[in-house]
Amino acid sequence: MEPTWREGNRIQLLPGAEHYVPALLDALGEAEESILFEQYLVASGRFASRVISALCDASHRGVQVFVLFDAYGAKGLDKQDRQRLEQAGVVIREFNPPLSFRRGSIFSRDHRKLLLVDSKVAFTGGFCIIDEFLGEWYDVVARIEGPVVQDWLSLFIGLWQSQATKGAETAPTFEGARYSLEPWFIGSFARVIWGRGYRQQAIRFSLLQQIESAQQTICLCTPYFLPTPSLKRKLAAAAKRGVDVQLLVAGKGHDHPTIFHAGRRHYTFLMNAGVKIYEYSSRFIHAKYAAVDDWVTIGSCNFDHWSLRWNLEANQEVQDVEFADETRRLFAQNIAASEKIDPTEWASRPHYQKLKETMAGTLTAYLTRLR
Ligand SMILES: O=P(O)(O)OC[C@H](O)CO
Repeated sequence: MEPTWREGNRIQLLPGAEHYVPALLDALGEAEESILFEQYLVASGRFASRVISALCDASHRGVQVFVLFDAYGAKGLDKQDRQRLEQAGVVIREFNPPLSFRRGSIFSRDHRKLLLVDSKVAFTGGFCIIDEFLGEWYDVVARIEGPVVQDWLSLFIGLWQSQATKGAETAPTFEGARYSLEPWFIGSFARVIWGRGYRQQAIRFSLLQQIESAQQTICLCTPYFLPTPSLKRKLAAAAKRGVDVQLLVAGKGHDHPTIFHAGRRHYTFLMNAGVKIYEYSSRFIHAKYAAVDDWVTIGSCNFDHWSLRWNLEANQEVQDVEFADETRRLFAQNIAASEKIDPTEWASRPHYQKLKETMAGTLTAYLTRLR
């Protein structure tokens, strides 16, 4: 399967728990035939309980429910919750569980976040199923309808059937495209794009290509800013040729302070080239999206070394003037809740802060080179 652009999709941004959680629970509650749910980080708690109840209810009313968890990411899901799912008839598989380490690195994780309902609607973005995502952290999801949903379906089924996943032997009884690949709406041009460590770097290459050919604006939001050298160089080059380049990263409440400080090492280089940098300051931002002129990408990929080296990632790309404008409006709202890094003040930051950046940078550089 190759990433393929498809016409006639309807894509809607769902920013924050207040928009995403009701949409998620409504979709699960309205499912009639099938639910396919793929998730990296899941832990027992209030959010997981609500999702598990909705999955169990769906299964009880005859909906086929297939859940694919990353074995490491879902280790916080307790036995009772797993039993609840299994007893309700939910079929569970896990990606790269401990005893299959020989098949690949223990660092190889299924980082994708995907929900498919009745093969008609898909959701992807940064949301995971832990309580922080009920509002303490901020994230964004895309709700997708149209022929491109069939590619999400194929992506899920491909991984479900692969040897990298273990668990229940039952498989979805449908394969790939169930509905027309012709346009469903007068709507967006879109494609699903995915990555798997170094083996498949399509998400990164696509982003780099867009940055390289950008004419007017680049808005990039990522919580974990550990850019590859090529991403950093291309952002700087775009700013130098007059493109308005804005970078939004997590600031307040960062869940990985080492990554926060390591990411800050790149600010001087980027700001010298003219890149505007914002740190989200109202709470922790976990969203992963970018708008470059009329092109948008949103999904699981952090655009960082970690995603590039080890993870399975999947994003929705959209080529649409109106959707790109909507995404930029969201970006503008997000930077309104952020602190802009002032280049002059940044240059005179305290030495201990620079030391933290150097130490964190050295550690993350070591970790990102592990194989
Ligand atoms: O790997 P991500 O981007 O889904 O983020 C997960 C959380 O940061 C775990 O602390």
